[in-house]
Amino acid sequence: MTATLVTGIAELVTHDEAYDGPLGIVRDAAIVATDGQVSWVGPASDAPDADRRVDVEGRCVVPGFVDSHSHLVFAGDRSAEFAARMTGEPYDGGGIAVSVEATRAASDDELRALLRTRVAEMRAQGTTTVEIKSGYGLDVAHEERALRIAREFTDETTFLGAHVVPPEARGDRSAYVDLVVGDMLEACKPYARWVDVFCEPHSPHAFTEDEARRVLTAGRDGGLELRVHGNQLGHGPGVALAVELGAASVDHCTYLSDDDVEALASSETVATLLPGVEFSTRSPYPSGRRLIDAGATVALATDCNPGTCYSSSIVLMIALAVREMGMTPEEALTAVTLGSARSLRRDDIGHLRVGARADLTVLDAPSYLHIPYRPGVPLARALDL
Ligand SMILES: N=CN[C@@H](CCC(=O)O)C(=O)O
Ligand SMILES: [Zn+2]
Repeated sequence: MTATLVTGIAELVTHDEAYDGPLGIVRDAAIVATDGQVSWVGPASDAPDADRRVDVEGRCVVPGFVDSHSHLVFAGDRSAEFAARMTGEPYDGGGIAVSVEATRAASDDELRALLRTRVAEMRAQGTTTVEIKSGYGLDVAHEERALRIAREFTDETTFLGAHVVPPEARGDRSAYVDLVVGDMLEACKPYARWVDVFCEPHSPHAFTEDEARRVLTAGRDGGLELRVHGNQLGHGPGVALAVELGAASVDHCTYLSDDDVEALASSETVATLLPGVEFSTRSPYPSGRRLIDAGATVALATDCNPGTCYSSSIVLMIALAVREMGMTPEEALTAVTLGSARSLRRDDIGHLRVGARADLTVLDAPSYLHIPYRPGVPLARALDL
């Protein structure tokens, strides 16, 4: 057993109700990590002895960020599509085919190297858990490969064969859905924890409510847990379907009716907001305030992907949620820690109570308030213990 004592913490965010305010803050704090788990938390003056010491010299420490929505397994470049959107082109999911072509053409080692770089980029910005989806393979072999490689980096892998109908299958959508719920699911499920679907009647490339229901129920029957891309491009059935089927999370939630908000508030389904997508597609931001006031659980994630948001920065998402979505700094920080952990049905991450995984993120600042206060400044990094 090796115990590491972290000292010099000006402000420690624990999410432990025994401590101060909505974030459970301990000031002038210390924390002990023993074999990867938090074994002691409290004021530095009471800290026990340990084998090793790390002094963070007056910085703030928060739970490692949980990025519960990303599409990191891709090759190719769509920066021109982004530039076109900034001058008025709408997003409809059609560009996904460009990433599919480049991803299929990449070797395993190329994809692995790209993924390694992206996961490291996240960690260097404070993210200690990441969910990674497939969805740029869209045939049996390439979806299976994407998940197999993603599994080398995280247990939170999501089968997204139902991202869009690939170009070669456009003549026969129902044959493609048959493939997704048949051979593709069979090949992918050994490497996936979750199944997801882009349920979006406003995109000709994505899936209808009935198609999405088929994909989700087949995934569930195959032992996977459910997540949904819903209500991104307009009002639609995604949120209601996610709640009806007991999905852990419905992500985007850009356009919500009162019924959607009420359904989320009276369910266990987390509303995962992805403000980087609104930023990078010039779309209206949904109101986090409305969801929180109604009683829904809100998570925030990057959705890091080559189309709608090529940012790996959770701190940017916090700043956008505070500036554009009516959330307080406390709510936004909670949404990238406890909220996103809940969307992954995990209780060992997203907080720093005794027994949690010792995932610590340190800020080059005395307080968590500096995250939205200093946008664009690289304040956060995961602490290597
Ligand atoms: N909207 C669906 N899928 C991704 C975007 C994928 C892409 O455009 O490459 C998203 O979550 O925004
Ligand atoms: Zn997504």
